[in-house]
Amino acid sequence: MVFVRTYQAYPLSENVSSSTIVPIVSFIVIIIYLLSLLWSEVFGYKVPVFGIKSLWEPIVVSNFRFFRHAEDVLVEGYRASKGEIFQFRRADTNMLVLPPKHVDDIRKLPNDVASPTVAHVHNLMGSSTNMHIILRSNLHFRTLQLKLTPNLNWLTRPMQEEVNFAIEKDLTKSEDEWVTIKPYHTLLDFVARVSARIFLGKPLCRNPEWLEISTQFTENVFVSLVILRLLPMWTHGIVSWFMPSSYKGTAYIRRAKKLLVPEILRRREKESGGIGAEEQDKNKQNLLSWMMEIATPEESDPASLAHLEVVMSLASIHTSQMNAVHVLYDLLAHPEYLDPIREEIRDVIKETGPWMTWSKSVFSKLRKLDSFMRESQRFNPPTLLSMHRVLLQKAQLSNGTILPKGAHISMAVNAIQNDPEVTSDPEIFDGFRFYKLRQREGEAHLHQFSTTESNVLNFGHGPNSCPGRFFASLEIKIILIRLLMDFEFKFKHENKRPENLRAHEFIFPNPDAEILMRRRPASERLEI
Ligand code: HEM
Repeated sequence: MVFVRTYQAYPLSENVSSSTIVPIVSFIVIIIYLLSLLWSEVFGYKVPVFGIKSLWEPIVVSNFRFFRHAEDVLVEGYRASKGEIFQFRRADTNMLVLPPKHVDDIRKLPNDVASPTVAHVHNLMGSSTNMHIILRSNLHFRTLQLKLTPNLNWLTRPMQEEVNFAIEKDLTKSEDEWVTIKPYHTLLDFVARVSARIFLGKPLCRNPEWLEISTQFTENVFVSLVILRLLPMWTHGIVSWFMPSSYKGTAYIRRAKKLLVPEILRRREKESGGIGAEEQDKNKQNLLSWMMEIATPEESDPASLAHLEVVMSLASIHTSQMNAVHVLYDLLAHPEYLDPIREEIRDVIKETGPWMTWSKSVFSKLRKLDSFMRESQRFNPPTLLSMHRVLLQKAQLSNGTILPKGAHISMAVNAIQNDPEVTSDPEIFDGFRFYKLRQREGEAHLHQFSTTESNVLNFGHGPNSCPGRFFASLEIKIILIRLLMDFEFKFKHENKRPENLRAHEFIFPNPDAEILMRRRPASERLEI
């Protein structure tokens, strides 16, 4: 509106017609653009650029190439650079990709020198997607490390109960008739329910509004970031205004606050009223109560705690759900693994007792399932890049290389883990690859789904690696074991694994893919 009025109030002079303005403006834009390319050529990183056809190619073109063909760009860069740093162009940054020899250098850098959080916020287009809250405090990270992971041993039971509930509610009871499901959606519902039980406790975990917020916020953030990443940074503020995903995301945060703030105040009041003993009952403990317990006074604002709960859902639900969907698809694509995995589950029941009595340590006996999950993740990583850091100060690597302040660095996880020097015959899907490695002398505790290694970076590596990975491993196993023991599955179309979808560095299972399922006979099912 303002532009229209200004235009009308100051009409163009008669000498400068609109037909002369257009070429002048175009000329200025081209000159500015060429100067910016020249600037980045002279002052930019002196390492090879991949994913471009020429140095003068508009960034919008190379950015779009990365959006479509990220894997090709990264694999080409990784192979051609032979252990040295390379870069590629995204609309938001020229990203430096470091070789695995620098993993130790990066993991040792303190967060005030190389920040993972600033990098995550940047990657998730934080200021347009409500993710910037994690810059204010690391309460979410501490709560997972100090509270959730140490309590996993007894959290198995509530997680199993929630899976039982979801199965009874949502899945077929027929042993004869095959019914169609979309695993992406079914497993999203399961993971959201199990996570909600641990994040909020009962009865709030079954609140349909929370289940919607905790899944749909993430979907909207991803839609926003996939679109925004295609556009120059300076347009993001304006474009966000017109993107339904952007204001839907903000609305979900508002709804979460409306739902959770009264709950937080109610819990506080109970505590101050001396009913703390009830809260001491560990069955009443959950992520929200733990966050409230360890938050500093500055971190205790109820609205911020509610916002962090949503952020935690973003970090946890789709990551675990996509992993579970990939494992299910890979099991159907390689059905020869199903019997040994089911047999392993039955053996553990014989050895340690019924399913509903399993504590976390019992799950570590499922080495074949664990190995299969890790191999499935190797073939279907959630992202091709990991160990993102933004340099808040310049830093020196062990070979003397200086990384300048402001650089955004990362590692090409998938290119690394599929390098034949890291994984033998990487193109072969060997579901028991890691099971076999663990049988080697001294390696029994290595190569697990949740173990990070200097060349297996799907959860990062070092002090900033994913603090939720032990929970994720347990959650995925609890859901899959019930599904595999109680149901049969088969692909619906051409007995073929549905193709994954790709956008930028992200890989997703196809949300619309369908499979068929029916219940196994009672004698084969788990005893509940
Ligand atoms: C298969 C599932 C998952 C995958 C593949 C995954 C992967 C990752 C990766 C790659 C990072 C970044 C590590 C780095 O910076 O070096 C990360 C960070 C993180 N993850 Fe996970 N994750 C998963 C599940 C979870 C779950 C279940 C939770 C919560 C219960 C969680 C919470 C977090 C948090 C809070 C961070 C740190 C964010 C920050 O720096 O503020 N993740 N995860």
